[in-house]
Formats: sequence, C-alpha cells, structure tokens
Amino acid sequence: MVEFDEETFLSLYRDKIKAFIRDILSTNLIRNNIFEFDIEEFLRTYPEACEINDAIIEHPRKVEDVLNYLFREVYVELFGEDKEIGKIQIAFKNPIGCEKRIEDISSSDISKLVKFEGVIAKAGKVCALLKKACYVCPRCGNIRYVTIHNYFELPKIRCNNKDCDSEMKLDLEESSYINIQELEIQQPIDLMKNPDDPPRSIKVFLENSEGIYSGRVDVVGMVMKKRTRPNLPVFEIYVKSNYIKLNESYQKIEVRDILNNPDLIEILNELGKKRGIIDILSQYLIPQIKGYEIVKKAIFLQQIKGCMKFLPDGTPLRRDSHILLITDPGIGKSTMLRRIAKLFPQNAYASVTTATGGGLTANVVRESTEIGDGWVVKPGVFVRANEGTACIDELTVDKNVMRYILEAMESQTIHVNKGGINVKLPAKCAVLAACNPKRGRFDPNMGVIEQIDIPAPLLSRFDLIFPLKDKPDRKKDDEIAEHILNTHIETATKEFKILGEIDIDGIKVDEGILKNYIIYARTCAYFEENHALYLGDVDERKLKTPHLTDKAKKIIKDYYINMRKLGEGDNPIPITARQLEAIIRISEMHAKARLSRKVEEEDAKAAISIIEECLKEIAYDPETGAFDIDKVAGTPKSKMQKMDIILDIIKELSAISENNLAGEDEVIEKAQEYGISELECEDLLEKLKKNGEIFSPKFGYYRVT
Ligand SMILES: Nc1ncnc2c1ncn2[C@@H]1O[C@H](COP(=O)(O)OP(=O)(O)OP(=O)(O)O)[C@@H](O)[C@H]1O
Repeated sequence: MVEFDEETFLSLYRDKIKAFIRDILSTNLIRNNIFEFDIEEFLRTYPEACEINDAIIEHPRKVEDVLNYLFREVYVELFGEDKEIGKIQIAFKNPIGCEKRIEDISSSDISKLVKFEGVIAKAGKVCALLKKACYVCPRCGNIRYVTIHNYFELPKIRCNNKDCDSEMKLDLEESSYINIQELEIQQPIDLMKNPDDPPRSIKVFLENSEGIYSGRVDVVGMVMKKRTRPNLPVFEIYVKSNYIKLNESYQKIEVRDILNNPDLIEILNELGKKRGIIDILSQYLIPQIKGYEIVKKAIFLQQIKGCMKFLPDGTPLRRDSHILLITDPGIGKSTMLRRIAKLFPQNAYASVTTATGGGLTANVVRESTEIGDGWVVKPGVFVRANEGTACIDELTVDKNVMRYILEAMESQTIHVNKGGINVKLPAKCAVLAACNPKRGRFDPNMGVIEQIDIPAPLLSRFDLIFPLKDKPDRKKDDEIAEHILNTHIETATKEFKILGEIDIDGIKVDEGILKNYIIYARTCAYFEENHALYLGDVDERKLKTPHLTDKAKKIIKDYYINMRKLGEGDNPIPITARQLEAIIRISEMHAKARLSRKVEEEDAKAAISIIEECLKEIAYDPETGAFDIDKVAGTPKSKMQKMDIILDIIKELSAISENNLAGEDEVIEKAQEYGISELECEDLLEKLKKNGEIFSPKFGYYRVT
C-alpha cells in the first residue's frame, strides 16, 4: 500500500478539490449533514487527477480528514463561520475499482474503502452517535473537538496547550451527534459464486441514516475491525458507511443493458412479431414440467405484469395478478414455484411449512446488536420480492400465517410497529401460491371450493385459481412419462433438447433471451418513446403503455354484462367487478407479452378464456349447474338460500318456544323437509355462527342475532 503523504496530496489536489467543492456548494444544498464527494464526477472534471481515486480507496480516513479541512475552508469563504459546520461529513460516492462481493471482503480490506451490493437482512433503530467529541482540559480549560472514527473505543485525549499535558475530560453536552443505524446486509443469491452456498452477510454502521429498513442497496464504506474479546488479538470485520443508496430496480438496470444492445433489441422485436409467441415462451418458461399449458401461460403473463397506472393523485393501481394453484400431490407445483423464484433476483420462494407469518412479511425481533436496544426489523419474503414475485408453497399448512399473507396482498405494504420501530415496508409483488386440497387430494364427489382450506377473504384476492387434478389419462400419462424420462436422460448426457434453447423460426432462444424478453415487455421498453426515460431518470408516471382499444373494451364489457345477466332473478351472481379488473389486467399483460402498443381484441379474448378456465373449475355450482362467483367469495347462491331457510326455521321455532330458543334437533328435523341433510344443516349452523347471524346462549340451542 502506497503511504499517504498529506503535503504531497495537498500540493497536487488542493486547488482542484476546493474548486470542485465550491462548484457543488454554490449550486446544491447539503442534505442530512452529508457532503457527497462524487469521485466519478471529480475525475470527469479533472481527468488528470486519477490517482486521487486510489488514494481515497487506500486511505479513506486520511483523505476524508483532508477533505473535511478543505470543505471547511471553502464553506467559510462562501458562507462565513457556522457552528453547524462541525456536523457535516464527507461521503465518498462512486469510487472506481473497489467493487466487491460481500463474501470477498476480508482482513486485507481493513481501513480501505469498499463498494458492494446487498439486501438488507436486518435493520436496527436509528440511534445517536457521538461524532465530534468535545474534550475540556480540567486544568487550563482548553477545549478540543475530536472526530470519533472508532465507535468501540473513545480516544484518550491530552491537552495540547504548551505548558499543560493533562488528560482532557469528555463533555457530552458540548459534543455533537449524528444519526447511526446498524444494518446487516446479505449477499444476494444472484451474486453468489455458488448460489447453493449459505449467503454471506456483513454488519454495516450507517452514519447520518434517515432510517432504511428493507431493499437492495449499494453501499460505500470503510472496512473496520472490532476486537471480539478484550485480551484476544482476534477482530470482527464490519463496514462504517455514510453512503448507502437503494439499488435502482432491476428492471431499470436491465432495460439499460437491453437498450445499449441494438442486436438484442432486434431479436426481441422479431420475437414479438412471431405468431403464438406467448404460447411458445409460456411453455419454454417452465420446460421441466409437461402440460398445464393454460397455467403456464397465466404464470408467464404474471411475470410480464400489467401496465403501471396511476390515479390523478398519484396512487398506483395494482398491476400484479395473483395466482393460486391447488393441486393433487406430485403434480409439479413446487417445481413450478421454484423455477419462477429463480427466474429473477427480485423473485423469492418460501414454503409455509417452514416459514412463519413474520418470515413471509416482516419481523421485529430482539437480537444481539452492537448499538441500540437490540430491536431489529427483518424483512420477509414479500418485502424481498418487492417489484417481483413471491412464490408461496404449501399455503394452507398454517392458518395463522394466512392472516399475514392477506394483509400483504391487500395493501402491498407491510406495516411493522414494535420495539419502538414503526415503519411501512414496500411489498408490491405478484403472488404465485400453491397448496393441496383440504384432504390432501381432490374428492371428485365434492365441489372444488369446498375442498379449498383457505378463508374466503384471502381466496378472493387471487385473480386466477387453478385446481390441478391428477386424473389418470393414458395419453397424458404417456406424454408426462416420456417427458420426465427424456429430461433425466438430458441431465445425464448433458445433451439438452427439452431443457436447452429453442428455435423460433431461426431465432435461437435461451434462458437469457427469455428473461430479457420478459423485462423488455414488462417495462414497455419496446415503446421507443420510453428509451430516453430508461436511459435517464425513470419516472414511471411518464412511461407509455398499451391501452384498451374500443373493440377490446367492447368485448370485455359485453362478456361482463352477459355474465352478470346470469345473476338476474334468483340465479347465482356469476362475476363481480373484481373479475372484470382481473380481465383488464390480463388483457394488458397479453398485449405487452406480444410487444403490442395497444390492447386489442385478441388480448381481450385471451384474457377472458383464461378467466373462464378458472371460473368453470371453481365457481361452477353442481347444484344449480351455473357459475356462481359467490362460491369463490365463500357462499354460493344456493348455499345462501339454504342459510336463509335455516334462519327462518330458527326464527319460527324460537317464537313458539318457552325459552325463546330453537333446539338443534328440531332445526335439523325441520330442515330435512326442505331437502337439507343433517350433515349440511350442521355445516350451515356453523357458518351462520361464524358469520354472527345466530348465537348459541345454551349448548344445543340457537337464537337469531
Ligand atoms: N407434468 C409433469 N411434467 C414433468 N415432471 C413432473 C410433472 N408432474 C410432476 N413432475 C415431477 O414430479 C416430481 C414432483 O413434483 P413436485 O415436488 O413439484 O410436486 P408437488 O406438486 O409439489 O407435490 P406435493 O404437492 O406433494 O408437494 C418433480 O420432480 C416433478 O418434476
């Protein structure tokens, strides 16, 4: 390491640095007591001063002290003396050549500047850190201000008056403090050399923090060491930082990569023109699973996401479609979910068998921390999947967990308020959930909805619900067996056909092209008008996106009106506005998936056919032989009628009884006159009790509320 000589440094860079600081101070306000020294910007202004970057990386603290001193000179020249100036800190931004993976940060980096990317795995409370310590000499009254760099040991300061050498005392009242927050940053799986290794993490002390609790971040900081035990020469590594930036969303970064690659754009645009491109790419999305074409298509469209739309007041409309797979065992649901979770860094997988409610949403727990009172926020899967897809397997194994999932899906934010930490974390993600039926396998003699062990409020959150039954079918079984055997042969011989790249009219499509196509479509980057936005500062509100044509709007409206007609009179209500919005969202996804500038008839028809595929499986009421969307909301029309009959029976019996109560046996006996079996009557009584429509003041007796 080249030694740092302050004299030489000042002689080389003093004037350039002061001029650079003066320019910035003359045009920018200082936010949050941080002056960001943008190294890239400085080198663009003074390209001949390139060694300064190495000096900063090798000796960040010494250069920071010199810059602090020069900053103060310029500040006083421009604005005069200011007692607040002592609190202002220098933050290094955009250093060049010190990017590292978390797993590569080691003792050789101690006291050096590093830049790394990671996901916030834990975030403590924002506390106050003694930054500029005021020391007073008890003998001669001399005062000294000392910047504290090492949090774990306060320096012993002696008086520097010529005839006094007393040890000075710390005056906490006159010292100045800054915010500090303890974070644990975890290496993202997509940046791991070996994704199967346990992810590495590092402790970061963020100075001047405004409070950051989740997200993927870029960190620039100095590697420090902290003795693990007083008399042991062993040190723990951590990073002291005052520059942390929420990573730009992956879409923006990837779009830039695409837009800077004209050949790739040409391939993607060509693909968008191919007939049946959506069906082809949907099948290629999950190559290891044979069949379930419409499910894979819905999952592919879910990855494309709907159009970003905002109300006049700036409120974003939900553009994600939530999908639920309810399958017999061994269908391949876990394989599908894991495949989607691995597709993009912002997609995440969790199984309710191992996750807790907090693990899925966010937890505030007490942990051993270096600073603060130990309360830390641990973002869960929904927060980590922000802007992506949360793949939740075995959804129904824990009823308590479903309550957490409902909140996340309704508000797309996770609110945590515990241990003095009160924050809202973003969880704008699509949900791809999967579970088995109530009894583990579908019973062909019961309706689908009765076999779904999910509370109605959560069930109705899903735009698309696919019950996948494992019915023996010679042709299908033959195809699946052939497919599984071939994929196993391919993985053994490494000659990939099914799992390898595909050829679409001469265009070779591999996983990379597929991912780029999805991002290209999802972000509407195929609109030339959006290129400038993505190459500059992206403002989603200004993005051009496809919109419904009149013909598409008419098709959707006619479908909705006709389906609602089925609900006239005493018929069950077949569809609600929520399904209408789902059709709009899926139509937009379909248009984007073929790189269309408009949502046209074919998109509307495709969306309706997907919705119909679901409705016919889950909202079909065998008793009435019609669609009944209330089945999804929990009570089909025919069941609603039966509940009304039971209520009337209880009212009649209560009116003529001495104790004004209806006995269960009489209710069951009377109900049989209306064709309601004993078992069903007991089920209906339970439902009515749960709805609070009846209550039981005495065991075996009921009264209408
Ligand atoms: N249609 C299919 N095509 C190819 N492989 C399949 C298909 N269905 C199941 N498999 C294979 O069967 C195995 C079981 O799949 P998986 O574990 O995803 O089933 P599952 O639906 O999650 O089962 P469970 O509900 O019991 O968890 C996997 O190796 C999967 O690749």
